[in-house]
Amino acid sequence: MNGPLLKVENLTKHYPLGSGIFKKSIPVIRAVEDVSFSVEAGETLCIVGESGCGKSTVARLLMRLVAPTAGRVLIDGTDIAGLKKDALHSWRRRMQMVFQDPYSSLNPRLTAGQIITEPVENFERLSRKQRHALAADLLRKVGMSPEMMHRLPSELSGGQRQRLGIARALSLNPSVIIADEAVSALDVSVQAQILNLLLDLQQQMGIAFVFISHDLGVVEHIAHRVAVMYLGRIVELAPSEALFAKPVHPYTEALIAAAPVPDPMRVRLEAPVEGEVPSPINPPKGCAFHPRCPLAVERCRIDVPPLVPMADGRVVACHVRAPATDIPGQLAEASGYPPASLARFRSGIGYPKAQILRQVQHPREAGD
Ligand SMILES: Nc1ncnc2c1ncn2[C@@H]1O[C@H](COP(=O)(O)OP(=O)(O)OP(=O)(O)O)[C@@H](O)[C@H]1O
Repeated sequence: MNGPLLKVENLTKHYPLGSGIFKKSIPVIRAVEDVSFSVEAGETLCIVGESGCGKSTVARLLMRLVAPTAGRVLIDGTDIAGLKKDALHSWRRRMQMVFQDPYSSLNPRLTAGQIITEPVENFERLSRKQRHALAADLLRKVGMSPEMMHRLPSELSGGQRQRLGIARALSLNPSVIIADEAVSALDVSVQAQILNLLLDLQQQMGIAFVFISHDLGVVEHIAHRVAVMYLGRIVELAPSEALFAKPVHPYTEALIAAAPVPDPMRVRLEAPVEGEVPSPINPPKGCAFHPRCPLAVERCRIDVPPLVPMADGRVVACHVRAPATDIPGQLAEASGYPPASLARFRSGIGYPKAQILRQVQHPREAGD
């Protein structure tokens, strides 16, 4: 296999507000705007950001539960956004979803065994014996006793129900699991058990996770890389350690500063920024964060900042902290550029390549 397992290119979702003959004049909610990233097998990419920034819409677009306005979602190089119904059905088994609220996402009338074998039975007929063996195996995989297969969801605890949701997602041997706030509804101790289960499964099966969460404590625990979203766009995408040690985008800095600090030895960052997230119907011109940004300069009010690669392998969209005009300089000084991040840059991992190449080739046109 060449290239990343999951690649998302320039994904965009606009929800029209109402309908009409003159479609161009209908206002739209810009839920997701030009989002690009990629995920390798066995990697966990976390998507974080305040409520309404577009995290769940990205998850729904990845699963093709909603159609994109623009952009592509590729698994092993195949664009699932362009597939017709039948082809999409079989590609879907490569990607499964675990939801926030296991109770409402599980059919209350089916037993645990029926719930977790149902996805497989959508693809192939199973004998009673096969169904029983599959259910027992999946329950063991998620740390539950096979005897639980006869129970209804109402007879299970919250943690057991979430394990069931994970077993169901695992039943089709997916390459990617999208977990949307998968542990947010659970008690802290149960959260830790479920997160450890996910990490174990990832190690055993090489599953890639796209993990959506507003809880930075959880994210720091499990992420290999983190994408920070603000008003539909990725503003920073960085290896987890680098992001938490030294956030570059002022919004990332504010998010981390606002998060509870579990480690008393860790110094709190400056006070988080004030104000509300602006409306996605009429987002601010230029950088959408500029009205709340303590560093904003004139350019931030005019141009949307492009995602610019930094020397430590992250990309940042900020005119002040990551000026786009630095790119040609950075590339010219390739010897000073860490080989790993240069390779990532060349392979386009995490970067909207076309946009960056445009910047490199025509810095005046694209950047200034
Ligand atoms: N089906 C829809 N129709 C219209 N607007 C929508 C729809 N789904 C989401 N939106 C809007 O798109 C924006 C992004 O929503 P989304 O649920 O993706 O954000 P989120 O970051 O997941 O928020 P939360 O953490 O609160 O779930 C919001 O302004 C939301 O109101």
